[in-house]
Order: sequence, then C-alpha cells, then structure tokens
Amino acid sequence: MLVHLFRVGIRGGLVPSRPLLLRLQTFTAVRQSDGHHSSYLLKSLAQLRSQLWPCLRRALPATRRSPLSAWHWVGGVLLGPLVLRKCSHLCLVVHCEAEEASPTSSRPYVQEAGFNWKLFWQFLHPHLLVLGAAIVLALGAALVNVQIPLLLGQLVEIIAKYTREHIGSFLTESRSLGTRLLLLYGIQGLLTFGYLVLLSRIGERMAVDMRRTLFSSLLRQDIAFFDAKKTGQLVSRLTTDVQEFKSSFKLVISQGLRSCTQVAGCLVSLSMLSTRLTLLLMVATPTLMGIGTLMGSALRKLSRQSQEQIARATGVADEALGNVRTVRAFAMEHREEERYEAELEGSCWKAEELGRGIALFQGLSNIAFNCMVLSTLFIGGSLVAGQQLTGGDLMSFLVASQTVQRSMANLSILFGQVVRGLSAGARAFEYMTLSPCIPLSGGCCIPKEELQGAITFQNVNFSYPCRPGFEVLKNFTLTLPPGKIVALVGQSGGGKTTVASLLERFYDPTAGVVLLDGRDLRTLDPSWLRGQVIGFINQEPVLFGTTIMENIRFGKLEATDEEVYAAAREANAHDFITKFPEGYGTIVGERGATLSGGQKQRLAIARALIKQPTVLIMDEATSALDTESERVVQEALDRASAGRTVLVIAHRLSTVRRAHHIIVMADGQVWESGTHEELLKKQGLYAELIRRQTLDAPLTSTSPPEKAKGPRNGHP
Ligand SMILES: Nc1ncnc2c1ncn2[C@@H]1O[C@H](COP(=O)(O)OP(=O)(O)OP(=O)(O)O)[C@@H](O)[C@H]1O
Repeated sequence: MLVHLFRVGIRGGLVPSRPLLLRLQTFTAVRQSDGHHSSYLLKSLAQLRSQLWPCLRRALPATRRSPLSAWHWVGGVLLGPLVLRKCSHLCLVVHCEAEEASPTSSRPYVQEAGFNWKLFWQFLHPHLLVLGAAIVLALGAALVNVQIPLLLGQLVEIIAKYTREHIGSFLTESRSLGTRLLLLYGIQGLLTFGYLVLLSRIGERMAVDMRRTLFSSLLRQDIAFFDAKKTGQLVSRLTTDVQEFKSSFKLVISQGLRSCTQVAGCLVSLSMLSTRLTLLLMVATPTLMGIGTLMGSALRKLSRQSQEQIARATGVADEALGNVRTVRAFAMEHREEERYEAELEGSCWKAEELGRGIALFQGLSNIAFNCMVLSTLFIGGSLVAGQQLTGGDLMSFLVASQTVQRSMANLSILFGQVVRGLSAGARAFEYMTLSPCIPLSGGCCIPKEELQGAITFQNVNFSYPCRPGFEVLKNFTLTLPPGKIVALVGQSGGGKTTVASLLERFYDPTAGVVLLDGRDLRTLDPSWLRGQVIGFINQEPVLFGTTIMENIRFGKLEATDEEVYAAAREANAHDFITKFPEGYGTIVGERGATLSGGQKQRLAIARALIKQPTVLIMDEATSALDTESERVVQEALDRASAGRTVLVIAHRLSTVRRAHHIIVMADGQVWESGTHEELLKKQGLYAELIRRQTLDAPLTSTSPPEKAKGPRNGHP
C-alpha cells in the first residue's frame, strides 16, 4: 500500500508535496501501531531502548545523564526512589547501550539540550487549576480501583457460603454488595472520563502554545541558523516533537499517578489480607520484570533498527517527491519506485522480525503471569485449607495482585515514555530560547525625506558562520551612489550574492562596515531596512501557494487593491494576470508552480516594487529566462530602476551594459571597475569575460587572467 501511495505521488507529477509525504509517514506509524495493537505493552518495552537512547545521548548533557532526571517528570519524589531501585538494571542496560551506540545512527542535527523546566513551567502555569482537578480525579479513580477487589472478595465469600450452606437468599444477601460494586464501577468510569477530558484539554492547549512560541522563535532566527539546519528537521520539531511531548505528558499524569496509587493502595490491602502471600508477590514480580527487561533490551535493539529502516525509506520518498520534476524530466519513476520498494522491503523484514520477538516475549510473559496466578492459588489454597485465609480473601488477593502487576507493567512502559517525552520536549524547547544575533527589529530609521539610498561597503571581510575558515569577501570596498545603477559581475562563486546578503543584513560582516547614507547598517532597524528601504528580486522567485493578489501584497500588507494593480503594471504583469479567468484571484500553486518562469519573475518584481523601495537589488533576475521572457522582464526592471539605487548582479553581461558603473569581482575582491566602454578599453578581466561569452563559453569556468591588473577598490 505504501508503494502504491508513493507511486501515485510520483506518477501524478505532484509538485513537491509535503502533505503526501506526511501521509506516508503517518501510515507507517499507524500500520505499526495497528499491527501490534494487542501487544502494545510489550511493543513499548521493545521500543524502550530506542526511546531512551536518543534522550541519554542528546537531550541530557553528560552531567545530567541520569535516569533520575526522567523520573522528575512525574514529580521525582513520587516515582523516583521506588522505581529506580527496582529498575536499576534496566537503567544500566539502557545507559550502556546508549554509550556504545554509534553516533551516526542518530539524527545528527539534534544538538544535546537539557530539558528546560523553566519554560515547561511557563507553559504549564496557566493550566494549574485544571491540572489539579485532573490529578484529584485520577487519584480518586485509582482509590476506587483499590476498593473493587476487596468487595469482589466479599461477594465471592457470599457465593461460597451459599454453595456450602444453601440457606437464605443469595440475591438478598448479595444485593447491597452488588449495588456498591455497581456504584463504584460507575464512579470509577465517571472519574476516568473527567480526568481524561481535563488532561486532553491541558495537553492540546499546551501544544498550541508551544507550537506558536516555537514557530515565532524559528521565524526570528538568523539566516545563518537556517544555513545550518534542514527545513524538515525544524518542521519535525514543530510537529512530531511537540506531539510526542504532549502525549507523554498526558500519559504520565494519567497512567503514572493512577498506577502508583494503585500499587501502593493494593499492596496495603494485600498485606492486610495475607502477609505471606504479599511477600511472595513482592519477590516474584520484580524478578519476572528483571527477566523481561533483559529480553526487552534485545527487542529494543530490533525496534531501533526497524525505525532506522523506516526513516531510510521515508528519506527516499522525501527526496523523490520533493524533486518530482527532476525525476519526471529524467524518466526515473521506475528507478525511484524500485529504490523505495527496496527500502520498504527492508523495513518490512525488520518489522516482522520485531513482531516475532514481541510474540515470543508476550507468549513467555503470559506463561509467567499465569504461573503466578497458579502459585497464588496453590499457596493461598493451602492457607484456606489451614483456615488462615477465607476463600473470599483469596479472591480479593488474586484480583488485587493482578492490579499490582498491571500497574507495575504500566510504570515500566511509562519510564520509556517519560524519557521520550523529555527528549522531545528538550528538542521543542531548545529553539524557543535561542536569541538571534541579528534582531528582527530595533534600532533607528532614517526619515523618508532624508533617505538618499547611498550604500557603502567599507573594507568588508566576511566568512559565512557555517564555514568560518573560508573568507568570501576580503577587504571589499564598494560605493553605490544614490539613484544610480551599479552592476556586479565576475566569476561564479566570487561573492556577488554575498554582497547582496550583507546589504539585506542577512549577515553582519566579520570586519569592516556597510553604510546606508553614512549610517552603519547595524544601528538601523532591520525590519525597516528590509520592509521599506530595500527591494530584492532574485533568480528563482519563490511565491506562496495563494492568490496573485496576496503574493504581490506580501511586499506591503496594507497595500490597497489599486496599489497592487499599479505595482503589477510597473512590473509588466498586469496584462497576463487579467487574462487568467480568475485574474488577481488566481491561485499560483505551491511555490508558483502553475506560472511560467517569466510570469513568476514579474510577480516577484511587482512584490518588490509595491513597497516603493529606495534601493533595489536584482540578483540574476533574468538569467533563468528565455529571450522573449527576458525582454519583457528586462523592460520591467529598467522601468523599476529609474530613480532608485540599484545593485544588479548578473552573469549575462549583455544585461549590464546600461549600468552607470560595472564592478568586476574575483576572489571576494573588486578586481576592476568602470563603465562598459572603460572596462573594454582596459582589456582586463571584463574584456576577457565579454570575449568568452561572445564565444559562448560558460562564464562559470572563467578565472582571472594572469596578466589582468590586480584587485582594487570599487569606487565609481
Ligand atoms: N550560505 C552559505 N554558507 C556557506 N557558504 C556559502 C553560502 N552561500 C555562498 N557560500 C559560498 O560563498 C562563496 C560565494 O558565493 P556567492 O553565492 O556569493 O557567489 P556568486 O558570485 O553569487 O556566485 P554565482 O554567480 O554562481 O551565483 C561561494 O564559495 C559559496 O560556496
């Protein structure tokens, strides 16, 4: 079915479709949980290793890599001392496996981050009252559960008495007990309903708050941050991690409190019924759990391998669906299907192996638990025979001991869930507290009437933060006079786009300064600079999957319809837009997939022009277009350039002849500068580039000629 879904996506020629991919992932998850629904407990145990491993490796720093931290989740005091003592072996196994596991098998993007309790408290704080009510209800439900076995015992006692003596009416005697039991069942059901509703409300609201905070924090991060992270990984923090954290939170409060109360309450009841039998239970249960832990360790390993295999399959699907146009262009649908199928086969094989392991585990544990029931009946029966215990007490003991075993098994699952929740929470919280180096706003603005649009790069050095050893700009100096067009040309990789990025203040220079009208960009308000001063048009315009009207208005949200039409006319876009049946209401498709390159580019120009920028940057704005589209777009650009400070970055030198000044860049420096004619006369790098382009040689292979003059500063 997965292969079929994948095939539909690839063959359907869908534009890069994240929803489709998500459906694939969701199906994988559902299939897994469905397949082993009946053995949820054991499967969870099998997953414990993979759940614990990431947290111990990533979420908790070395000094805090203690399982105790996990128990803090449920209030530490409540669970920690008791269960850690019982599960020390489990913790040790998991910890050792975490140490020996290969780091490459983990998700490498995840940095180690501790769980941020302060932030957690901030999200939890508004819901404390509701949480308190949920806890009270959960405790109430657990206490009612403790009562039920005792009443059942009394009922059995009446049955036994009636069987022995056959006097009186069974119904009369058992009526009040039956009514009490029914009442308790009803109360228990109501309390369970109540706390689950309240917990669900808290969980959902916290998840919304967390997603909102994380999303707005991500949008504020530096561009350098996005250079280092993959979009999918960031989206996964917003979706999967928050989801996982929410589920763990709800489970821990509901199951954790309930199981602990039941274990404590039932142990008290049991010891009151029979101390000897209780001691037996307290020895046997942890022993069986220890053996189960050892088996679980092997299953966890299998589970991790299975999950990694699924991740590999998802990776193949992600790549193919994300690049569906390339796949289509090379007619590679079959090859992609085969790749995906091969990875799916692998994951299916692993999942089956895991299923067999889980089945064995479950079979053995059924035998073990049934043997425990039998032993209790045997020993309890001999106590009944010796008149040290009544039949009803034995029944109560059996039911209560089952409750203890179930609760303890729940707690062991919960341990994995706690660690997984902490790990997911740590990942979700991590970027919420991250402050960007370049704030989104703050600083001064130059009044509109004083704004000239003169740009100066003064002895700028720059390396990208993710590649600090590699200097892209070296002592780079350039002046863009107000109202003039300056063209930047040169080798591919010479640093032209980097100049534009520094001007947009996507990055700050490592040394030197960039000035707007004599003021350091770092002292100016970045949102004013980007929102009102600079218009940016690049080679591959990215549009949003909404209407043409909204796409143009993205440049100025408060723009009137008239302003949008005016910008579209200026960008030579109005005519083609009005020819569409829906006109400005036409949906452009994901990333503008339903428009031609030239149409997209003209919409991008309209979007940049609507804010009436003083400075216009055009980064290879026409290089991806055919001759006819280029002519129409170039016309729009020429019109847009009038009266503005314009920085044109170009490969095709034919497009820069009209520039007032041309700067030739090489190796991150200004190699030579002048007008087209001046540069031709110099017979330097520019003349060489022109010659090569005339001969139709690719510019990308161009390198500065040996005899060309050395670098110089770019003052027009
Ligand atoms: N985000 C980034 N992180 C790290 N290095 C980068 C980044 N962007 C560009 N570079 C590197 O900086 C150098 C200059 O790149 P830039 O894009 O400015 O060149 P360019 O002159 O615009 O090239 P082209 O004409 O091919 O677009 C290149 O070596 C490139 O590999």
